[in-house]
Amino acid sequence: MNEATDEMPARQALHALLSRYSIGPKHLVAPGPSEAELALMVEAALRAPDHGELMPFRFKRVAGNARARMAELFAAAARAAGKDEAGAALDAERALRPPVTVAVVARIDMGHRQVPAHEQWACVGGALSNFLMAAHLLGYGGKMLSGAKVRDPGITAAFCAPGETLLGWIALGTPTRQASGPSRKGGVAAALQDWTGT
Ligand SMILES: Cc1cc2nc3c(=O)[nH]c(=O)nc-3n(C[C@H](O)[C@H](O)[C@H](O)COP(=O)(O)O)c2cc1C
Repeated sequence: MNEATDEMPARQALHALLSRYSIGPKHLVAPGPSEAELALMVEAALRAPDHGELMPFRFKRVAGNARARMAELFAAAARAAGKDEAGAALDAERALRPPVTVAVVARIDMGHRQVPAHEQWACVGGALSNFLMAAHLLGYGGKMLSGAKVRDPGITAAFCAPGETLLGWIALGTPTRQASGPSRKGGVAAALQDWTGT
C-alpha cells in the first residue's frame, strides 16, 4: 500500500475522492498493486449499485507470461487493422508498459425480464469507477483504455465468453507525477439542475 488510508476520516476520504484523475501508462511505474490490493479494488467495484445483483462485469488480471501473450495479440490486431511492423511493435509495447493491467469484461443479459441493459451498463460503469477510486485511495494511478482493438476478433475471443463485451483494460501503477487533471466539464452547475416539474 503506497499511502495507508485504513482509518481515513470521512472528510479526508471525500477530499481524496475529489482529487482522482486518470493517469496514463506513460506516467506509471512499478510497483503496481499487489494481489491483496487488487482484491480490495474488486471489493470496491462490487459495491457499485447492481439492480438484481447480476454482477454484469468481470475483471481479468493480466500477469506473468500472460502479458507477453497479450502483447502478441495486440500486435496481431494492429497488423489486422493494416498497421506496419513499427505500429504493431508500438501496440505490443502498450501491453507490456503498465506494471499491472486488468481487463474489464461486461456480461450484459440482454433478455433480463426486470433489469434492462442500460441499468446493467450503469452498474459496469459504477464498478469501474469504484475500482479506479480504490486504486487512487491506495496511492496508485490508473487509467481505463480501450481503442479499436477491443473489437478485434482475436482479442475478444481471448478475453470474452460468447455474449460478453470487452470494455478495455485498466492500466495501474505507481504514479510518477501528480495528475493535474482535465477540466471538470463545467462543474456542479453544469451537472446539477433543479427539476421544477414543468
Ligand atoms: C470504457 C472507457 C474506455 C476508454 N478508453 C480510452 C482510450 O482508449 N484512450 C484514452 O485516452 N482514454 C480512454 N478513456 C478515457 C480515460 O480513461 C479517462 O477517463 C479520460 O482520460 C478522462 O480522465 P479522468 O478520468 O481523469 O476524467 C476511456 C474511458 C472509458 C470509461
